[in-house]
Amino acid sequence: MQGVNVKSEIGNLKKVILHRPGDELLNLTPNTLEELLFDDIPFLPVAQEEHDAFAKILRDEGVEVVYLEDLMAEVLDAKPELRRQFLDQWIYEAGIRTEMYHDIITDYIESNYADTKAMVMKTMAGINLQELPQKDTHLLVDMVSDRCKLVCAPMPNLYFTRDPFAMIGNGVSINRMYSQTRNRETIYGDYIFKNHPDFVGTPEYYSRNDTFHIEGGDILNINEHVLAIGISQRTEPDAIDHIAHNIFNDETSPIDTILAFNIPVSRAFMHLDTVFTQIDRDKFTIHPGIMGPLTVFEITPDGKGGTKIRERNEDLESVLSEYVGEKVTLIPCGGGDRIAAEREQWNDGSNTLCVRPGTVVVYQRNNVTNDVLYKNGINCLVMPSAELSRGRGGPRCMSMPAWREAL
Ligand SMILES: NC(=O)NCCC[C@H](N)C(=O)O
Repeated sequence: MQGVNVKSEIGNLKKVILHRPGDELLNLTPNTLEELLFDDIPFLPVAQEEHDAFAKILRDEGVEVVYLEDLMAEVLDAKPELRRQFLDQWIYEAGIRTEMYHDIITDYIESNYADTKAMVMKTMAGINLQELPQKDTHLLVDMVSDRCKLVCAPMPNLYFTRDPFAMIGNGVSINRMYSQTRNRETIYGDYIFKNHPDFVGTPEYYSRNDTFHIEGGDILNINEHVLAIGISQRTEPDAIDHIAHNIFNDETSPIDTILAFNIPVSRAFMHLDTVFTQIDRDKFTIHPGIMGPLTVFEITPDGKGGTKIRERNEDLESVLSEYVGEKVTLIPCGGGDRIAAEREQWNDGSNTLCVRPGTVVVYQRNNVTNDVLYKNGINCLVMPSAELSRGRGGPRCMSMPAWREAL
């Protein structure tokens, strides 16, 4: 499969990009949790077991699972001239601005991580000062600094592959992220989409150097013609204006409508996919907190290279029914019980990954919501979730579909 093809949220899933959590999770500490967007520290061996179970569920359903770290290593192995360029960029974006530290870190990586995949994994994990050889620099900073501190921060959110880049039809958005900690994640996607033979040539609708922030969790492919994007904590309206312009001006794209959903700014609602995901042709699972009137802006081309915007103030069900083309049912997370809804929403009860219409991957811990899904005829593929859920993302957040069959 060359390129990408994602024109719905529910078409038969054929290929997905994941990242198996690695040593970056070992570099989470209580003092850095908030900055690194975690609420607790997952136990790595169990998080990896859970993630392997997720990958197995997908493979058993006939999905090709590819890993971000393998794609990146394949790029660098095929084009060794990019290795140094990548390392320089990674070091610079980690905030290292002095030649001396740049050279120390480069030497350390080059002498200890000859294997490309190990090197890629190390860039994800981060570097502690005490790993580096202590030079006789006679610099005051080296005399007084705490030897146990991260000189290159880890990227613990990488296992949420949904966010740093997002497929839109046959194109991709390489995102500018909301937080400093997640911005370096997009380096990998940028190299892969510019260089990997399976992805090169994919139209790029947004670039990591664009000004405003937008994240993949806010981008939902409703159908071939309609895209939904959340205006959220993570995605600014200006980014949506910009991406709309680029999509409408790509004559190969059939998308003619973008729906911008204005959702409340909060951590529990950080992305559109934390408040609703599509699970069948006519069914969505949603957080009851956003039921009721919601402001939705319908953006369409104006025929002169610009866009026109129409404001809708209807409930979510009416808006989705209109664009999905049939009457939709919204299944509330927690089955209508407010406490269960809030608890399970916090652990991504409405963040499911649809493998084909009516079949979704869900977290085991959201048993109240999962029972409601079963009662509505949904086939739930249940994955273990005690540790992975500590990062505040569910099966949709942990996966980036690259290919879905047409409905
Ligand atoms: N699409 C998503 O909702 N992704 C989950 C991202 C969780 C991560 N800890 C974050 O705060 O960015």
